[in-house]
Amino acid sequence: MIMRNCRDSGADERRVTVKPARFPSVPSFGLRKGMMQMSSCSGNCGSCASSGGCENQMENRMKHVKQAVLVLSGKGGVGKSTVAASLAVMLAKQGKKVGLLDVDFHGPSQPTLFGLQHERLEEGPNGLVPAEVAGIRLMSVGLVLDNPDHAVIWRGPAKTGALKQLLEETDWGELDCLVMDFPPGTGDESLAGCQLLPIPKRAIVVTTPQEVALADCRKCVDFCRRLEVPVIGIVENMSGFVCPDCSARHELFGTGGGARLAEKEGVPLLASIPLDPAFLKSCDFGELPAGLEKSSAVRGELDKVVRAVAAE
Ligand SMILES: Nc1ncnc2c1ncn2[C@@H]1O[C@H](COP(=O)(O)OP(=O)(O)OP(=O)(O)O)[C@@H](O)[C@H]1O
Repeated sequence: MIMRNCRDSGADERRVTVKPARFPSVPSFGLRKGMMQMSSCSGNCGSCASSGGCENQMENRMKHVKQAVLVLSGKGGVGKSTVAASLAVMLAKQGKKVGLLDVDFHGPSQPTLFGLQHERLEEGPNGLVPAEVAGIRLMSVGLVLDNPDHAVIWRGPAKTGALKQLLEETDWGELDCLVMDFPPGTGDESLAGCQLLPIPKRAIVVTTPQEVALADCRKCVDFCRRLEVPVIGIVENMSGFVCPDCSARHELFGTGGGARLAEKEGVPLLASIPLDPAFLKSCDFGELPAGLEKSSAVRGELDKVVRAVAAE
């Protein structure tokens, strides 16, 4: 087997294209930790000269966040971002203070779901100011990159560093719940999320009914178990499609997969969300909150997820 020299890969994290002014310490991932321990921390990161390099910064930010809900999946394209965004919006509708952090660095979808893909976030006196949309506070790497169309070419340590920065440097304020939308699989981002967060965290695993998705989601549940992150339950998405013309139900991706996975893993099946083309269209147009309003079938199932999350 020929080992490639990683310098030849062309994928060097020094090519990170985030704006330095907005995302100041991206190129120095992990270097500052431990070097600038504050002896007289006021807890006000915004006015602190060491902002971005302080041992206490994660704790200071996160002490105002009651809990995190990690939305995971073993497979891409199963609707994880859609479920995470919907969950955040619906929790906010119930009066909760909700943050939504898009941890999918290579394919951040959250700005698109809310029609914010052309927005750029500013830095305020107390850190990066998240976008306020549909009652939630949204942060995504897609909102701080110089050019959202450029590929993000980061290795694991860069991703861990970026996640740490987004958690530490975003002015989340007080939150009842931080919903985190992870990329598919159990790689660097999911691992870093589980290990970095100093607050109670639980996970939701999103799957579609077919075996190829279930097999990967099984690994996701195993991942949570090993990292001692309680799994609230499984969400089966794209679970059947009701034809808008003839009202016949079609099981496009098979049936009962989510229930089988839940039973096998001993966790609840929280919801079976149907595939709704009108909802998809709303999401594509950046109108997820309006799409949720219109699709009672999708909303009804997501409501079960909201109840499960709200139940401590
Ligand atoms: N219940 C649903 N009904 C209709 N369309 C849906 C539904 N759930 C998700 N979609 C659509 O499916 C596509 C994929 O969804 P989404 O981006 O949320 O998946 P994902 O798991 O986050 O993907 P990835 O992790 O690969 O980025 C999107 O176009 C989304 O609008």
